[in-house]
Amino acid sequence: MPRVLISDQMSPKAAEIFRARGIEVDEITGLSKDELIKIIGQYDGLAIRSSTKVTKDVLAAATNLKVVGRAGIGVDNVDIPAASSRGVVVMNTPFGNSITTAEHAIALMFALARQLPEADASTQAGKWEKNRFMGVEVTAKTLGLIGAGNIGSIVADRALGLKMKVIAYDPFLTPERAEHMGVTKVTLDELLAQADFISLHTPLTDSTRNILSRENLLKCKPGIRIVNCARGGLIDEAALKELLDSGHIAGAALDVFAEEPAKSSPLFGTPNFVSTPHLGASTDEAQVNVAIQVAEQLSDFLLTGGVTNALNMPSLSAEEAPRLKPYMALAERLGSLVGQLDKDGIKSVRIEVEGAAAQLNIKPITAAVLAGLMRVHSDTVNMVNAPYLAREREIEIAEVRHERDTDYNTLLRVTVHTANGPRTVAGTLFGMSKPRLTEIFGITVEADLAGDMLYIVNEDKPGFIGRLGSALGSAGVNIGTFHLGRRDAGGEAVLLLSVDNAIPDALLTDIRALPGVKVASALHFV
Ligand SMILES: NC(=O)c1ccc[n+]([C@@H]2O[C@H](COP(=O)([O-])OP(=O)(O)OC[C@H]3O[C@@H](n4cnc5c(N)ncnc54)[C@H](O)[C@@H]3O)[C@@H](O)[C@H]2O)c1
Ligand SMILES: O=C(O)CC[C@@H](O)C(=O)O
Repeated sequence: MPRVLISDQMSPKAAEIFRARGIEVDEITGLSKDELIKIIGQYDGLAIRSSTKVTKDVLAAATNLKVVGRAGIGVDNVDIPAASSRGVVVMNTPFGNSITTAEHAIALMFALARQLPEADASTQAGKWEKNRFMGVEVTAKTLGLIGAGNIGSIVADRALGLKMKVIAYDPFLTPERAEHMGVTKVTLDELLAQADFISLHTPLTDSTRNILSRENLLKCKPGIRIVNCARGGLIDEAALKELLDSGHIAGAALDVFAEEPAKSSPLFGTPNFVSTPHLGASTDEAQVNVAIQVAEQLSDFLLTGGVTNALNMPSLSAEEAPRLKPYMALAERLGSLVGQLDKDGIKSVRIEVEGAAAQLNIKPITAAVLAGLMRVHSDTVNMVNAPYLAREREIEIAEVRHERDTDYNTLLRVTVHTANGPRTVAGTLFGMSKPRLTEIFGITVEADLAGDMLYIVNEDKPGFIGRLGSALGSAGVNIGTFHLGRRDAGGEAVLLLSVDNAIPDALLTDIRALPGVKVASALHFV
């Protein structure tokens, strides 16, 4: 009989479901890291919320662990690469607490607009300070959403009901989806300049960390009010404190902090600052939802092998896996190539397979393209959740098998329609196992897609390669491989270089300034 440990406070429904399905379950909360390490080896499954940290060390001691289930959305307390490399599936429950968290954001917005916590404390202290607390209406004000996924779109819906104007900054949001949601898609700078209230709803990733930096906070309208129910680390807390003190920011409400539990913070006690201890998901309804979902998902997996909402596992049968693996590597790299070069407002993705590839199950190939394409926005995207995320974002997917003969034994072509038009890349497998690019944006270029690379579009004029080589050489960047393609002589040329180390930002700026350079981007493939 499989054994599951529930190591965070969870609705009793979870344990009930495990027992009803014949799974032995222990509920032990408040364990220290060492205590968890001591006992984790006994369990096949681990059900957690945000307190348990599933680190590399914990996973190393988890010799029997097959699955970790997060009763919630964010999995930043789980080392997913470490779990993947140990073959531990990580699942979350992506929707169970979305409404609850959106409602918390709206509640905090009102708390700021009407200074409710301070007014409450003053009234209960017997002060009756009727003239001290002057609020603002939210009606007709502009709410700026940073992140318009599940939770952001529910916040938008509620805010529209409150007669607010809603604008959103989210690179994944297509104009069509924005229109459907009744919000206006804007750039981050436009959002900062226009919003009266800002609410954050992105995961914490490299692209969102410190998104409300000091510089960006200063770009906000004076009198801005800010709500964060997403993750600590999205806002510069020190700058927030200074700008609240100076009055540039009229109010801020944080449910989440860079360091949690936040037992002390320079922000505590600041006028117009409101905080809650990561309560975004804390309602009876949400906790029952996520407990039921996590217990069902873990039970299914442990008893039948069924996989739902996994963040690190492709859904593949044992027979198909070895045959599809190199295709999925190629597909992911082609998706990643387009995603890294143009991620703005993806509308549709067309995946075409020719030759040997046309005989395969195309679904995992599509999932791998989407995972590569969208992983630039969130490191929790993988082949399992990428197709779902694409559907959510109303990205149209087309899969086409061509029976025609091709120049290659097998060919995969990916066309992504973004705000900037269609972008096509294609690739093949060398020796039926090694992914290789064959075409980029209409230009034939053969190249491996691996490690750190540099992509350049330039005018095809003599002397350019020498200037580029000197720029790289003087910055100490060694070229590994060099691939060149062009539309026609003297026209537009494309260069793809593999380099031995990542291209520093300053070098990229210098390369962009070289005569004839139209585009220069640093790429990275895992
Ligand atoms: N406070 C809480 O208790 C609580 C509860 C639930 C979820 N959360 C957090 O809320 C966050 C959002 O959850 P969700 O379910 O809406 O996730 P989601 O994946 O549905 O939406 C996230 C959105 O952020 C967008 N995004 C990614 N990078 C971006 C960037 N650089 N700039 C702007 N937008 C970007 C994505 O395109 C996506 O639309 C998660 O981090 C989650 O952990 C907190
Ligand atoms: O479990 C919680 O209380 C918080 C959950 C929340 O942070 C999430 O990401 O789902």
